Amino acid sequence: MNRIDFAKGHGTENDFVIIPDPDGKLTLTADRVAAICDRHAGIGADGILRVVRSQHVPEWQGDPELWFMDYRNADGSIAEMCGNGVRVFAHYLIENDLAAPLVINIATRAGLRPTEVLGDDRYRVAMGPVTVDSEQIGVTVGGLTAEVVAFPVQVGNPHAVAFVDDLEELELWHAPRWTHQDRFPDGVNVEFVRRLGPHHVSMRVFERGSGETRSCGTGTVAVAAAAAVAAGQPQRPLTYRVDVPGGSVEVELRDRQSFLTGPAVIVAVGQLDLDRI
Ligand SMILES: N[C@@H](CCC[C@H](N)C(=O)O)C(=O)O
Repeated sequence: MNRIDFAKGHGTENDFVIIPDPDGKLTLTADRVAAICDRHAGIGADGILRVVRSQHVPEWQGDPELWFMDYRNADGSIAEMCGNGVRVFAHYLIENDLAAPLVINIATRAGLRPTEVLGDDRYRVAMGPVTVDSEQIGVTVGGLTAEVVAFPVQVGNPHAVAFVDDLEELELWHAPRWTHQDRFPDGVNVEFVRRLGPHHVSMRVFERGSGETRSCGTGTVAVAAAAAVAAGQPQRPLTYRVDVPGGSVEVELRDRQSFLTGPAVIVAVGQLDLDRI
C-alpha cells in the first residue's frame, strides 16, 4: 500500500487538499493532482497545497529554510500564487507546530508572502504589489447579452476583472472568452464584480485551471485594485470588503503593497492511498 498523509481545508470555501512533503520526495504529476481533486473519484478540491521545504524547490532562490507553498490547480496545472491557499497553508503550519506566530514567511512561486497570524483562525497576508493595466480587454461568458470590458490585473498571477450589474445571471460552467487571445497566453482568472457601496463589492470568479470556485484570494485583491482604479481613487491606503459566494474578505491597498485578511479552516485529516487514485 502506498499511503500518504493529507489534510483538507478551505478559505472562504475555496477548498484544498494539503499534502505534507517536507523533504520533497513526492512526485505530483498533473494526472495525479487531477485525480486527487476529482470530486467523485478523489478527495475533491479546487487545488492542492504541497507543504515542502524551500531547499527542495529548484526555482526558489531565497531562504532555503522557509516553507514553500507548491500550489496546483484542480486540472493539475501549476499556478504562481493562491491567496486563500496561503492562509490555509499558514493555518496548517500552525496547527501542526511547523511554524509559530506572529508572522510566517511563506515562499511561493510569486515570491515571499509574509502572513500574520491574527487569532481566531484569521490571517493577514502581504500579497505584494498589484498592478492594473489601463488597456482593457473584452470578455464574454454565458448569460451575458453582450461583451463586457475587463481590466487586466497582475497579483503574482493573472486576472481580468469585469464590472457587471447582475452576478446571478452569469453561467460560469463554461470558461469565459476574452478578446486578444495573445494577451494571456497562459490563461487568466476572470472575476465578475458588482458594486455594493463605495468600498464594498461582490464577485464571482472563473479560475484558470479550476473552473468556477466559491472564492479566489488573489482575485479579491485584483477586484479591489480594479474597483479603485475604475472609481478614480488614487489615494492610499484604501480598504475594500469583497464578498464572494463562500464568505467575505478584506483587502487593503497601499502604495506598493496589498494585504488580504480572511479565515482559514482545516476540516479533516487522513491518509490517501495513491494506488487507488
Ligand atoms: N484560488 C486561488 C488562485 C489559484 C490559482 C489560479 N487558479 C491560477 O491559475 O492563477 C486564490 O485564492 O488566489
